Amino acid sequence: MPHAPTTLVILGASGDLTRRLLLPGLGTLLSVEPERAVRVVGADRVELSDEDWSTRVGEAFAEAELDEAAAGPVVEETRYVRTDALDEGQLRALLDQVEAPLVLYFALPPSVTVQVCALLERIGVPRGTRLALEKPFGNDLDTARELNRQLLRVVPEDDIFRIDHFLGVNTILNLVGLRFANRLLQPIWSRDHIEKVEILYDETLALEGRAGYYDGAGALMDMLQSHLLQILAFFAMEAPATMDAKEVRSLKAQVLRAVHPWRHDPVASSRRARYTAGTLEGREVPDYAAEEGVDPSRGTETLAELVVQLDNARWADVPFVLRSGKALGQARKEVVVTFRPPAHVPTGLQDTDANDRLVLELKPGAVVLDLSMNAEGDPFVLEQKELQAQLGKARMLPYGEILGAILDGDPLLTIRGDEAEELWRIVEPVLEAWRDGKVELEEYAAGSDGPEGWGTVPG
Ligand SMILES: NC(=O)C1=CN([C@@H]2O[C@H](COP(=O)(O)OP(=O)(O)OC[C@H]3O[C@@H](n4cnc5c(N)ncnc54)[C@H](OP(=O)(O)O)[C@@H]3O)[C@@H](O)[C@H]2O)C=CC1
Ligand SMILES: O=C1O[C@H](COP(=O)(O)O)[C@@H](O)[C@H](O)[C@H]1O
Repeated sequence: MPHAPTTLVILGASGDLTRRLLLPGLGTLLSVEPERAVRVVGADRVELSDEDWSTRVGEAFAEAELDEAAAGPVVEETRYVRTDALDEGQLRALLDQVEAPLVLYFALPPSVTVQVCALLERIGVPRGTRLALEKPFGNDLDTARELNRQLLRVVPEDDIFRIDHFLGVNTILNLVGLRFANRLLQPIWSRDHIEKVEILYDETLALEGRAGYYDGAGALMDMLQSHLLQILAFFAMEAPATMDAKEVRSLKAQVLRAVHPWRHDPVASSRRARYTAGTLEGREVPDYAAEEGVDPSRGTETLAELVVQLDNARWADVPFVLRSGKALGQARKEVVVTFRPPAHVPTGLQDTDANDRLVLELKPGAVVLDLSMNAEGDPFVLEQKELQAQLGKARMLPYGEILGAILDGDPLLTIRGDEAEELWRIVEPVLEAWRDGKVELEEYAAGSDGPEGWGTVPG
């Protein structure tokens, strides 16, 4: 059965997200599911002809290697409507000329999104309209709550899709299969067997011209408060009975409610740093503070670490180290699970003294298990051996998975309102401590491994 045609209205159609992620994502969705009936309408305040716009859509689809047969009808039918989304008359006119059912995708600066939502409260939207929003969802707990209330005055919660593209990443979704679809890991997934969990997303990318957004956010808000806590939620949640959105999102929210800075001490549990000039992959990277658009007095961090604890029976006293940063010498995007030592190693075997570890490499995808065993040479001397599985290429880009779910009206791969609030609740004490200057802003040279001594769990 073909899906009913849906109109995807992209507000902010001329922006970076639309060009680099959204349209190529849609292209990969259509290449896997060419029978999908979707009309695309671009809206932005810049003057563009229908032809210019359809060329952009066509180029993005070509980038996604979508074949002509699937791309053609969407590219031919797509339209562009010049719209200042903050002008009530123009917004009304846009909504009047697009055919329901609608997905309104806010690819706008977040402050503009909030104002457009206020207009939509007055204008109203056709019944069944879905709203797709990009992070950040508010700037703090209060504004996140206010945004949630405002959105609910426009559409019901099930029609609000708060995007976190990590939820469309196959290696992250693999956490669910890895944990719950075999007999091996599920019984040992708790404080009884796991000593420490590290969720790391070190990037070699530097600022890449994104000062306008990034300098107001920093690594903690950009990555930890959103993506890394979502990974944590999948890692630590209880077993879902089904992959139904209500079930999975409730279990994720339950975990997030238990998360707090380690020992409830936001100062000792967090670290922040900013990169200085350095050489990275053969190119010179300027000092972050000297980049165009950066206000050095803001003290924005480009590397953040936060150790959290989960106040529940399964995870009590297990430190979860979350770290992400930019301009690091080596990309390291992985979840590292360190197991407790065995209760007893037979006397007569020479132990390795190394803990067993499970490493989930997120990009490219792999699962690596470091296990102590009798390996080669002297059979009484134990060694660590690596068991490894490479995960195949994803069938589509993360934005393709997410758009597919939104077009189906399935909120599984998006964030529920209460989750969005919890994410802010967790980091707020840390942000406050940083604002009050209680945690030093350290420095590291671009291309280095970051400052010394990170990754240790405070006593
Ligand atoms: N870019 C990225 O890699 C990612 C972005 N995001 C999120 O996506 C959203 C968009 O970001 P991004 O694409 O980078 O931002 P951009 O500034 O590149 O794009 C926003 C677009 O919205 C347009 N716009 C601004 N005001 C209005 C208005 N009143 N009416 C109509 N159009 C308007 C802008 O036009 P003009 O240029 O004239 O201002 C611009 O074309 C943000 O929430 C961001 O956090 C999330 C993940 C990744
Ligand atoms: O949302 C964001 O994510 C990217 C990292 O995700 P990836 O899928 O591109 O690896 C990060 O670089 C960016 O700063 C952040 O806004």
